[in-house]
Amino acid sequence: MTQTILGIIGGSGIYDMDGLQDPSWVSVDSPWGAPSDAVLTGQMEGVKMAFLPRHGRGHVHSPTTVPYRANIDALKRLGVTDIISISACGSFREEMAPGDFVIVDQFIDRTFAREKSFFGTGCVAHVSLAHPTCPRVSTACATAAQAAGITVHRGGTYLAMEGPQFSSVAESKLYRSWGCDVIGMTNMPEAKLAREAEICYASVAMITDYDSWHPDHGAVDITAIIATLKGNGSKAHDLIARLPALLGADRSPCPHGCDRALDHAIMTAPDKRDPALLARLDAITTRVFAKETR
Ligand SMILES: CSC[C@H]1O[C@H](OP(=O)(O)O)[C@H](O)[C@@H]1O
Ligand SMILES: Nc1ncnc2[nH]cnc12
Repeated sequence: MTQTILGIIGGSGIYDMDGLQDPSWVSVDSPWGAPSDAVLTGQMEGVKMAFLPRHGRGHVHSPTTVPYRANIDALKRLGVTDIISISACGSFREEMAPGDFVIVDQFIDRTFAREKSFFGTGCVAHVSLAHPTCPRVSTACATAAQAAGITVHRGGTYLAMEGPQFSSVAESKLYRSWGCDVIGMTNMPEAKLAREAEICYASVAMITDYDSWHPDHGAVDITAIIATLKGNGSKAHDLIARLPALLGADRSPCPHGCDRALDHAIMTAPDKRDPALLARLDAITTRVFAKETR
């Protein structure tokens, strides 16, 4: 049994977290560069929490320049066991309306200008991403959303686009034809890196608009998005406040294996591994390498 530490990654419009006991902004050094911001640590109902604003306070980082590897590595160094990612998104479905939340369970990654792995030359690893989100943490998010009176859709495919511009009408219609439900710019490579770091990951997408496909809603309008985000922000805080009671302070191994994702994933022979890369991977690979040497 280990101790739960809930990591909350706040997206657009969510730069702070209320309701923490003993709140403290802590700077975390990472060999992957500077994280988006310091991390707000504290406790809620006896559960340790670590909140990181994805774009930094003041919204400094664009979706392309968010330091995804440094962010996940920093949360790993703080001992985070479960990440709840909160994001704004557009909707491809009439019935998924602005103000609704979607508990995302699949992704299509169309980003192309980001580092997507901790691994590479000198230490190659291939983790499974068939089920990129953790059902246990996703269920807790859905339960918390319902209890908070939020209209929540359980399951949905998130198209991750590079941005920062929004989609054209043709792109929006194409993604709809692929069966995507929502669109955003940040959950990839975040979810991939969380899996490599053996941290359970759940994605709560807050719908702010109908993207560009909807004949009655015209183009995506950032002013309207910000207005919807203001309403969504308090709903998101209400959802987060219910998670400690649902997930608990004591944590058993993940029934879906998220916390053992690196078992059998590392391909590079021990004598061929690059010591410089291994040094950067110290937080990510502590568990799996301890097992290898036993
Ligand atoms: C404010 S609209 C576009 C912006 O909002 C989303 O950010 P996040 O996922 O961090 O909530 C979207 O991905 C874009 O970065
Ligand atoms: N329509 C949209 N496309 C991409 N990211 C978004 N974030 C919020 N709305 C979005």
